[in-house]
Amino acid sequence: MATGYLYHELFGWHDTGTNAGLFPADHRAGIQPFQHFENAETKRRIHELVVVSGTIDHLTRLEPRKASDEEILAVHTEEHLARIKAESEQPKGGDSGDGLSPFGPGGIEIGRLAAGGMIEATTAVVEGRVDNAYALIRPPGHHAEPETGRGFCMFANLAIAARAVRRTHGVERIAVLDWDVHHGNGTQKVFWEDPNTLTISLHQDRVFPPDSGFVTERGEGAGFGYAVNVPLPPGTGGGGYLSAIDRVVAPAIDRFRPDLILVASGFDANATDPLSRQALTSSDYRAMTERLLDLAATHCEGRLAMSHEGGYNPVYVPFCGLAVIEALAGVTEPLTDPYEPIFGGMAGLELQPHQSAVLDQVVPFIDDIH
Ligand SMILES: O=C(CCC1CCCC1)NO
Ligand SMILES: [Zn+2]
Repeated sequence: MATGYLYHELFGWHDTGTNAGLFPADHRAGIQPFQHFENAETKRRIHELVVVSGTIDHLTRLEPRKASDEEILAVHTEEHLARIKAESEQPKGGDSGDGLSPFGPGGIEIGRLAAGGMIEATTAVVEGRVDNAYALIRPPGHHAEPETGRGFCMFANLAIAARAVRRTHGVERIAVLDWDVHHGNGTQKVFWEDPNTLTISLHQDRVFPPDSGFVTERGEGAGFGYAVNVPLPPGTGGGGYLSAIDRVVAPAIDRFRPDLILVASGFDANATDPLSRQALTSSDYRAMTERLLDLAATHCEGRLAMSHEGGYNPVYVPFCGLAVIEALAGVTEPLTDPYEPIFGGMAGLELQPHQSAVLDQVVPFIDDIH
């Protein structure tokens, strides 16, 4: 099993400033300086754990490159790209579009490297140079919509990569699973009318964006039925997520028969995340990855590429990220997660009736996938 792995130190230099989590410090409002929730730490620490654990020796190192204007414009509007270019020229940088997504001077170059990194990882998988791949990139992408960045995202990295390999390699049917705890609104919007791109989002109900991700959001026109949303209640643990995979994701992908599977891989559904209320542990992420590997083996010769998204606890997210990468690489003696007994031992992590009720709503929609 050859697993591609893509990371670059520059991803740690994407500068989200000294916001106190989300907002600039402002003593009048009692907001003390700190650091933005989306900072370099979790990504850098995932990478360091991949290296220190020795997992890096099981991986094929891939190098990012900057996405071109043409590749970005396959998803985004000219206006969005022009605005990012202009703000990137400002002495202190700018924001990707919603006032919550700052970047430093020249920041567009790192945004290009993130999008180009996912293109490179996905292309390596499509060309068979590796069986699967993990692109540990930053800034994230799944909230970025064609006309704007949003939710810490500058460019829609995964969507840009999907369109790129469709153009360069004629990849037709692409299934996207988004297991970041927040709704994959950007990816969904890009492919809203596209029956050749199945987007499935597993997310905490109404966590962000607060106005999207409902079960009723199913696509439009020819794309109707090819957007699937599973808004899981707060507190959902491995039982709920693995049931969602088994009852919704796997049957949907079985019907769709993809040529490639992409994952928007955020770890903010972990049990300790500051920005959400789910309860996953590293073993749950490993189990989800193993299920995706089985689906990729069944439908598309194992072709599976993952694009890093959110995840904000620098202590625990590295163990979740490592578990996914170990599973992709088929590591037979994975590192023991010392926190698993604590976070995996909590009550209520099995599938709960109110979680199963959400799945009951979504399961019938799978019949509309052809
Ligand atoms: O991890 C994220 C960022 C979510 C935040 C964006 C603003 C408030 C919540 N998206 O996947
Ligand atoms: Zn997220």
